[in-house]
Amino acid sequence: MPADLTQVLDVAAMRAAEAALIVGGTPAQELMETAGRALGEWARRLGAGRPVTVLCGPGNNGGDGYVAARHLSEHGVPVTVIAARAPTTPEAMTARALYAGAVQEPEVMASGGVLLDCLFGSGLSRPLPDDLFALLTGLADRHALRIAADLPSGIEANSGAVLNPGLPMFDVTVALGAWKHAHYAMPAAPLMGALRLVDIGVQAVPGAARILAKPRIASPAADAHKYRRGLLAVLAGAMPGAALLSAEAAQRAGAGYVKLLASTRPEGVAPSLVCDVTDLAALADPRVAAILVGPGLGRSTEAVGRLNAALVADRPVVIDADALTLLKPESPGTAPRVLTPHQGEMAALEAAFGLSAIGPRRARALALAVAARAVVLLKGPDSLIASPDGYVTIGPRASTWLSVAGSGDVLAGMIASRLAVHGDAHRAAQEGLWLHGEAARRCGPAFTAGDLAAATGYALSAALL
Ligand SMILES: NC(=O)C1=CN([C@@H]2O[C@H](COP(=O)(O)OP(=O)(O)OC[C@H]3O[C@@H](n4cnc5c(N)ncnc54)[C@H](OP(=O)(O)O)[C@@H]3O)[C@@H](O)[C@H]2O)[C@H](O)CC1
Ligand SMILES: [K+]
Repeated sequence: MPADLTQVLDVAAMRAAEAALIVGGTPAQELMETAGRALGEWARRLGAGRPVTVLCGPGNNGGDGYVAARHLSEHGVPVTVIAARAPTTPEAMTARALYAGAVQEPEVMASGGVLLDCLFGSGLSRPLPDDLFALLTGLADRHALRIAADLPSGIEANSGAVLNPGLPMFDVTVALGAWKHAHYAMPAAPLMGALRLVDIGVQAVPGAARILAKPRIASPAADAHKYRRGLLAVLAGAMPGAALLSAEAAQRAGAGYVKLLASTRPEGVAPSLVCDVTDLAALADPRVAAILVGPGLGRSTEAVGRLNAALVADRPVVIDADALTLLKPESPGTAPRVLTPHQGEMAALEAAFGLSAIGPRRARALALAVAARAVVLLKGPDSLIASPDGYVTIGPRASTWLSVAGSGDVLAGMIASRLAVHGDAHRAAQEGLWLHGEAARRCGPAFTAGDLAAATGYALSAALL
């Protein structure tokens, strides 16, 4: 069976998957050979022949390092191996024994081209002791290119916690066998540099989280018309500007018809955007395929009324921004729904639904998804999507320029547009999150939310079948 290279595993699942390979007939040593040689090849190519310093720890991460060092030596690359601690696992001991070159004691302070950090990987269980922290940072300061084996040492694999403040930034992290949550979770993610993954044959683990993949979006059918492509109703609120941003993005994300529901037409609305001043009465139109409520809604009693009107209409709905702070367990409606909280709105929802705010973000998002019978897109530099049936999708790192006012309004519009097209809340959240990242990538630096909304169509074009 081909390996699954989109899954994100916690340490226990990774170990179980490796054990399954071993039980299936692949010796642990062979796994280490496969991983270590691929690691060595990455170091050779990225280093372009420059000398490589391999820092080896006591576990199998270190074992990978000895294999990588042997691979580099075999290819004529100058290698210095530093054993920070003696190997303690059978595979690492064997790997060290097979490495014919000299192994330096940690007192040696090498410098030069490439540092390959094989100190610790997914087995790190506590902060680095001072001597190892000093060794790692000292070597990092002395090498032009820093490559982390599996994970930068000092990172907790499951949570992405940085166990030692002041860890070095890496240029490349070569994940071994499968992605770990730390590769995409804050605060570790920014330390990783470019991410690469080595296939050692790890099979799909049922229920594992997955990296968000580029969606496959179909163009409208030949007999399409605006209602068949999906009418989206965007509820304006106290501050219509946010809903206008959402509507602008939604008009370019696939929906056939986007209406702004407001009692009066806001100033400066583009002619292409219909504003239905019958307002909430328009929700009764059976042709409404999806609703977006929240951007600019406000938190007044009227806002609660508008939210409930949207929920009573019982259409697929995206609940965003202020509406998330008004949503209660007793709120009406059973239609498919997507919640798009940032961290603060998440805390408000957890309080409203009686959930704990403790634990990994993916566990919290899953708990809310079940409690609120909704797909939850928990936003942040490490956005993730949780579905009520237990699936977690990890958003790949996106442009840090998305930290701009209105970015969430645009995302909500993209998701709502996709929801209007097909009515699938989980798929709409995934498609919207991908479009948001792709639109930002296409905008380059320092874009406004208006630029981002305007780039939605170009992002969509990258996902078309
Ligand atoms: N078949 C396989 O398992 C493969 C594994 N791969 C590589 O292996 C690592 C995971 O290896 P593992 O040995 O589980 O973990 P580490 O190498 O990260 O190190 C664990 C050892 O380090 C000790 N430790 C943990 N924290 C500290 C600390 N703060 N200070 C000192 N020592 C520490 C730990 O001992 P303890 O019992 O004291 O916790 C272990 O001895 C994985 O990342 C991959 O690189 C292959 O890639 C694929 C096959
Ligand atoms: K490492």
